[in-house]
Amino acid sequence: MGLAAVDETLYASLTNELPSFLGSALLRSTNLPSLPAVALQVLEVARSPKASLSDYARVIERDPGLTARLIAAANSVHYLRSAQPTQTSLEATQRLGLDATLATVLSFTLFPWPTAEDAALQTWRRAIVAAVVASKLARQLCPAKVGSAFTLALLQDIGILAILTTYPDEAKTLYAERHMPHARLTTAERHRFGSDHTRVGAWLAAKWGLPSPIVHAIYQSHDGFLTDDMATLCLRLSGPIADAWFNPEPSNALAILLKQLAATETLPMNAVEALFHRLPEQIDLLTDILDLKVSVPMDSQTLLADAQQLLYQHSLTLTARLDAQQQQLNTLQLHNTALEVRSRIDPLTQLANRAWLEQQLKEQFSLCNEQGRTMSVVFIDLDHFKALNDQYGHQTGDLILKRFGKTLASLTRSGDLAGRYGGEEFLIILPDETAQTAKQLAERIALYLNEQPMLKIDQKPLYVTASMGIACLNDGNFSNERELIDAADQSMYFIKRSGRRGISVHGQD
Ligand SMILES: Nc1nc2c(ncn2[C@@H]2O[C@H](COP(=O)(O)OP(=O)(O)OP(=O)(O)O)[C@@H](O)[C@H]2O)c(=O)[nH]1
Repeated sequence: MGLAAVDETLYASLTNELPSFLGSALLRSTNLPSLPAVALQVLEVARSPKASLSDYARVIERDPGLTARLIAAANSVHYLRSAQPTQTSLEATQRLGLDATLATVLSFTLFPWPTAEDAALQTWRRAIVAAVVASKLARQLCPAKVGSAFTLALLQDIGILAILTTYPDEAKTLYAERHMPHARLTTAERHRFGSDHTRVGAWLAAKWGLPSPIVHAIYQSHDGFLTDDMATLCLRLSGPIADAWFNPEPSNALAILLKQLAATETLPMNAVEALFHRLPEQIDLLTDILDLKVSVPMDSQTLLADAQQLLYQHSLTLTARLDAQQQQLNTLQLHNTALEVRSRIDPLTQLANRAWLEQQLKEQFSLCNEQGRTMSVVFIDLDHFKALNDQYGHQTGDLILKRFGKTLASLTRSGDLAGRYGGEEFLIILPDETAQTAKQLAERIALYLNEQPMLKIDQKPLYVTASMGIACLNDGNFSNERELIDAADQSMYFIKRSGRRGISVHGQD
């Protein structure tokens, strides 16, 4: 739970309230143990391949330790993002998703000391009845807060579980007196440990990063009934009502409680009375849950081992799934790279296409300008191409363009970029080259075209010629890359007008 988005100020002030010996002893028992019976149910759900998030939520919300754990995980910095903090098990499972829920609940711990289990069972039964009572009351008094009223009541006594885990023997004696009123319990705890379970519970909740309303509610869970906040009232009523229910004579105890409550003027007695009348049937519905107390036909070691095994299997499946996803991602990335490359290439000549040429030219132009470097461009237009097409057919024309593309690729260096600008026009971008070195390249191209036929038709060599124009950044006052290309284009036209087949350099025409 170290990842929880802890409210440091709240945590620090609650830590200050605990005697230091208690604080450091509690720090050693990090997880609240679950009852073996609940653990067994968790395992059952985890084994079922069809288990849904609400199946998990239903089991988890029967256990204060697991509920606190899950809400803390869902509110950890990893999952919280900008969302509201979760307040109930169902919200927490929905935020975490199936995998993280499973991993969280399967790492439950159990009471290492069986002697403490009785007292824990008692606390747990009170917590669950209080939770049901709080949610029933909330349904009438503040229907929007039914879920959080349930969780608050369930968690109100987590301090007892923490004390039991930390001081099993002493706590067992302290909590052995079954029907000691809860108010007296806090006095006895303060006497023995210098603090009580409301302080310890609130401190734990703050330490785990549970939302601060939950921390405050636990802290004040045993305060009086004078409050305007209906959810708080539901929580504070839930404990005494649960206590009355567990009294050997519930009807009497409830009647006495009702009488006491009637004296408190602010209480909505209608709602409380209505609940009292229906309480027996409500609690009857809980029998299946409360039956969890029947002894588990397994020892704790086996349960833990089972959970570890399931957790291990789960992480294996998870790893396999992650591997598969990674593979898909790699394929997708390769596919994207291939698509990206393809989007820059002219399919006929396999040189850069016009869009890529223009983008690169723009980048190089501003880079060279910024860094005080030079660059040149060579604009090439094949001569009499229409006539070639007309005489030998379009397909032959294509083949010539393809061969010429290969020629350019073989004559340029790796830092240069040769591309097809359109039709039978080509452009070469030459970073760091002056007009003079650009001209040397143009001359090499011209020489190649002179010497090498592009094709042989009926054994007869077919030569092509080109008109080329060169412009260099150093040789003009070019304010953008377009002006540089235009200058090279104009030089090329100068050659066309002068009879074709030749090279012209801007500024030297
Ligand atoms: N085979 C083929 N021909 C193309 C392609 N793209 C453009 N052309 C042809 O290239 C010819 C260009 O004609 P013009 O612009 O008149 O130029 P030219 O005939 O080369 O004459 P000059 O440039 O003045 O020497 C047109 O007939 C276009 O159809 C192509 O991808 N394949």
